[in-house]
Amino acid sequence: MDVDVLQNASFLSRRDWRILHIPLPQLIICVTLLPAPGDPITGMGADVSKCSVDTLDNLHLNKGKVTMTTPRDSEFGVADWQRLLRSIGEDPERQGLTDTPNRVARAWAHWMRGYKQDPATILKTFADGGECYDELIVVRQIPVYSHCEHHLAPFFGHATVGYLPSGHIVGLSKLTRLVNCFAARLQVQERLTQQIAQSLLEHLQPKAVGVIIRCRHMCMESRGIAVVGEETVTSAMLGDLKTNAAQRAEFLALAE
Ligand SMILES: Nc1nc2c(ncn2[C@@H]2O[C@H](COP(=O)(O)OP(=O)(O)OP(=O)(O)O)[C@@H](O)[C@H]2O)c(=O)[nH]1
Ligand SMILES: [Zn+2]
Repeated sequence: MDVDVLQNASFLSRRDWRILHIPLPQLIICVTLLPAPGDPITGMGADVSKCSVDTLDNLHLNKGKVTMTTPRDSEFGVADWQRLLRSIGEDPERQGLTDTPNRVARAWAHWMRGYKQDPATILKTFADGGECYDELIVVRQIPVYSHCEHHLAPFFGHATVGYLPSGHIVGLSKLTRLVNCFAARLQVQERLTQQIAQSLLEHLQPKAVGVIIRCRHMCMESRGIAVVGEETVTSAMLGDLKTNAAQRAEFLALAE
């Protein structure tokens, strides 16, 4: 293995480091202090033999610069995704897969970003005269992308979210942001529907809230029962929409 190959590598496995250790001492990093979990370390030096096995698994080499990160307990790191690839019979070192662990880690961070979002922050109300509005406000065709908690498989479709304000309104985009916030977590469609409705009720105190979600579940289409194109419809009606039949009929008509 020559220097160029190593300098172009973005990740070195434990096996690579044994090779690297002997002929290329100028690239071996010195670890004298154990870093706090998640802290990056950069440097050049010697004595990789002091590194623990886990530490060696997290050494990175990029354009001649060696960096190391230790995984936080909650992190599913590159080595974990490589293990997953091996477990399905793949070679994580083959050309098409070398960047896959990092790519997949970024993708999952995006798909699960909702755990870091706070509905209260999203649902900031504003006073601009619209607070006198006392009819239903309905946003339809809000895209839903989520993952079922049973199989980690995608389910996706559209949501309709409406409310009957009582002195507080929010920016229309915030209804879409609220859907995204709960959809970007592991879900069942029923809970997703209720969480959106409950959150609106809690933070806006409107007279009524209605949420309807229509989704296709990949866990039901690509495997299992294997029926393509079925749509699951769930709804949550709170406040006046639960008790007032005329109000409910109006919401359903607007939602169509
Ligand atoms: N209620 C509900 N069920 C869901 C949702 N997403 C997936 N499921 C179902 O979760 C169930 C899990 O059932 P299990 O019997 O534990 O798992 P399984 O053997 O993989 O089930 P099959 O999919 O029928 O093969 C399946 O019936 C899925 O269709 C959802 O959003 N809501
Ligand atoms: Zn599923």
